[in-house]
Amino acid sequence: MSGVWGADRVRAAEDEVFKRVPEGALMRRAAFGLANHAMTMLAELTGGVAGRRVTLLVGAGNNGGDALWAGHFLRRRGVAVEAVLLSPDRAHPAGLAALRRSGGRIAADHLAAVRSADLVLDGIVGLSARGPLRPAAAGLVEQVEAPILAVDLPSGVDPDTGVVAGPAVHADATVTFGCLKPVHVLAAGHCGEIHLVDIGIRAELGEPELVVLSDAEVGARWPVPGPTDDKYTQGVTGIAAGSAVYPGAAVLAVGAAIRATSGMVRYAGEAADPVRDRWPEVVATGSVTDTGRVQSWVVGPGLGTGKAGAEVLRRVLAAGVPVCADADAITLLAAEESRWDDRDPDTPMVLTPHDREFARFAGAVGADRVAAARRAAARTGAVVLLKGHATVVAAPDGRVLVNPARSAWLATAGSGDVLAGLIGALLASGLDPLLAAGCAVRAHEVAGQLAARDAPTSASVLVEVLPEAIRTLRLAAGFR
Ligand SMILES: NC(=O)C1=CN([C@@H]2O[C@H](COP(=O)(O)OP(=O)(O)OC[C@H]3O[C@@H](n4cnc5c(N)ncnc54)[C@H](O)[C@@H]3O)[C@@H](O)[C@H]2O)[C@@H](O)CC1
Ligand SMILES: Nc1ncnc2c1ncn2[C@@H]1O[C@H](COP(=O)(O)OP(=O)(O)O)[C@@H](O)[C@H]1O
Ligand SMILES: [K+]
Repeated sequence: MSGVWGADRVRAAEDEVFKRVPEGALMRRAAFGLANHAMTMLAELTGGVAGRRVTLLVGAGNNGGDALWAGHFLRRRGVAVEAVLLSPDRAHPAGLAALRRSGGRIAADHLAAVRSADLVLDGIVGLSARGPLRPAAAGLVEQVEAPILAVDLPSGVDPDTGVVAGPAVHADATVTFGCLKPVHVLAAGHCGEIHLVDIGIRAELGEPELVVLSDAEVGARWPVPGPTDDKYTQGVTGIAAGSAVYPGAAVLAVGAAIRATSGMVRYAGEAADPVRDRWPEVVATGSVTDTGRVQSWVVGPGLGTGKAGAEVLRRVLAAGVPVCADADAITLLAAEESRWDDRDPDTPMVLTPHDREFARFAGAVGADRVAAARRAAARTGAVVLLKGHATVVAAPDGRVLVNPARSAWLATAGSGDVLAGLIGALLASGLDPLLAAGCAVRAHEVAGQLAARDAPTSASVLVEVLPEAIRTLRLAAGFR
């Protein structure tokens, strides 16, 4: 598990640590780690470091201070270092003095310094950044051809929301200090490879604000049968999805549930024939009332938003088992407030909206996706899984998981139906709903990578590779 802490919490922890460490110690620790990563990058890029040139982009605050101190450590190891001071009057005084002492130069010609660099350190802004890069910095960043190593975070990206509202640094790597911040998981694409340097603030940080589940943690939790299990004891998943018009959604969601766990899947709906044809192991019936007992329901994919769909939703909500409500089920809930009343408030529910579906029941997502998901979860009493490149999963009690996507291959039609089936299967197995949603998202993502292997893929292929994805996760957890 990786914890993630927002800017306010990091600052508060640093303030605590300042009380017991000498002035400037934290910054030197941070900068030393930063310089080490810069050395590694230089060596990898150019085959050696002697005579190589590093240019520092230095802003007005401590982020610039880190860059200046790192420049000092790099100078001591024989690297040529030039600093571009974007606010010369406000450059960190101690960092500037250290750089000068070790023979670093202050660039007179900013453009030439940027163009001649083998590596550029982005120390423009860090945790106190607000808004995109300002024009002078943006103009210089545009001219960079060398790889960029971001100090703490890529400048121009909002530290707490990951929002990129204008020009911003696109880093090849980021060295961050003390802990991961939301930007690293919500805008991972701007950060490149992320390295964490320990500066000794972990104890002061407290409980993380966001959590990223690792492959190993997901693999360790994935339900598999034990010696005393049979098909019923592992949990039976019910799928109420699909219609005469959209049978495919049912086929995909059922397939995902079948492949996710070993127990049993029941299907209820108008697509019983195509579902049975594709998945002979499913017990398929025409309606929710004819279906035998299940330990969870998935409702919504391809269901339709008319009267028939609304009736299916009503019956599923009244069934008293955990529910994953996706797609048309969300639209139906959003359309009539009274439909929420059919739900037993003590029964876990996972809602899986994309942004447009989210807007229908909880208002526009806005810039702060974590806050939006948290708000919706608290209001509905359900786990809210907000889909996207970074998927945010919020529980009503305030816990939040984030899954930063490693690729965008999942942006394909029907991929959400597969995710819903996965969540349903994990809910049926008895996993806590937040974890069921979080583990499903991770498996979905791994399946996306396996399915695509660098070429476009489709939802059907996702279903095919699910066992391989789960095997990958279990291998990461040490199961052979
Ligand atoms: N306090 C410490 O001793 C430590 C601080 N650390 C570093 O300090 C950073 C935070 O430093 P600060 O709080 O001084 O602030 P920053 O360096 O993030 O920002 C400094 C100033 O930049 C200006 N600014 C904000 N947004 C801007 C924009 N979009 N374009 C241009 N200028 C903008 C503001 O005037 C702001 O006060 C961290 O990210 C980390 O790199 C680390 O060295 C760890 C220890
Ligand atoms: N750009 C992207 N990068 C990574 N994942 C994405 C991206 N766009 C969508 N996804 C993922 O793909 C899935 C799409 O689900 P959804 O929008 O419900 O599609 P559908 O309705 O076609 O099944 C979600 O899991 C979402 O997180
Ligand atoms: K930065």
